[in-house]
Amino acid sequence: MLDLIGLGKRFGDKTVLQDLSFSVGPGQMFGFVGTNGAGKTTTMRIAMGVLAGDRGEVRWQGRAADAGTRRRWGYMPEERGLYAKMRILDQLVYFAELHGMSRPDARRSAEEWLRTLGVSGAPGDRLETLSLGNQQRVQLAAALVHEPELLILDEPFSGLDPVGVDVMAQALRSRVERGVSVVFSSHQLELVEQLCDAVGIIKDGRMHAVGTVQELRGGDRAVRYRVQVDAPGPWAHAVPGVTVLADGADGVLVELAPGTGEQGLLDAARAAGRVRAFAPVDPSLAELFREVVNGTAHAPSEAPSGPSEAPSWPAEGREEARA
Ligand SMILES: Nc1ncnc2c1ncn2[C@@H]1O[C@H](COP(=O)(O)OP(=O)(O)OP(=O)(O)O)[C@@H](O)[C@H]1O
Repeated sequence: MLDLIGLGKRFGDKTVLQDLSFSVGPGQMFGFVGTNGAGKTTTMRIAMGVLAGDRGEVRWQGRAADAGTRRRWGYMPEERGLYAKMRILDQLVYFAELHGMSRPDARRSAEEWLRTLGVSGAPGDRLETLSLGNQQRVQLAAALVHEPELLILDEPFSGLDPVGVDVMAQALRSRVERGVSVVFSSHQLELVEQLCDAVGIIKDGRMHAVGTVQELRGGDRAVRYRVQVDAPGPWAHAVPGVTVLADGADGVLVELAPGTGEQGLLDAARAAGRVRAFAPVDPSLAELFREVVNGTAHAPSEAPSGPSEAPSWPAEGREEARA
């Protein structure tokens, strides 16, 4: 289990991280999302010991992380950082040996990851001769080659084509199935929603929400339905407690006021014509993200009991939600 506890960081007189905490359990994939400049890279650098935090702790399996601990972790830094002129296989073997692997094991593992990640180019090619997407795959191989217990990946999906995204996602899933903890940052929220067991949304250096996407959807938010009826006209507008948010070819998207049951909506739809579709619509992670970033998030009704058990909404977030 990785625990980041109360991290704080200032650059000059600018505070970039404030009391930031989250945990990633074994076999858990944690998506770290936030606006540009929110503090994701800074957090990951502090976790990896590349940058010193001003406050807080980085713990692994209940103990303060040190250089020995971090040798068992894999890291894909934002600035990447492989050697452009070095041959692909040589540098993977080199990184694996740095992490304590024997040369034969390092070579076997490096060759296997190059194959698994579908790196196009011969193992003897220099990195700089590969396309950017292929260099990125090699970068992931460098993070994976020593079979780490924890992966910290800064925007691993950026710049990959859809096939590359699938390959990378599958590689991460296979690690998680083996009990590896994975934390990665991304602006591709659909992907984060698909892949991650838990998500943390950071804004201005503070963690504003942590939990599963389902948990983040909780709270007293209004329920939405999409309804498609074979009937012209604004039938839904007259239904009490119902607000029409959108009306298009795929039906109407409506929001029910708190306490309004869906039965009245269904009755009105049936009275209007043949009902083709009638289904609740959950907000996507992208919508939840916008709510957090715009300060309109709905706080869950129950108090959080901990970052890995329930979504955590700091007091400030709750104030914003009430405002
Ligand atoms: N070495 C540094 N010196 C001064 N300020 C810095 C330094 N590194 C980061 N910052 C500032 O810290 C803040 C957080 O940056 P960080 O790179 O952690 O954000 P991020 O969430 O990773 O952003 P992005 O999504 O754009 O990659 C930003 O305001 C950035 O300008």
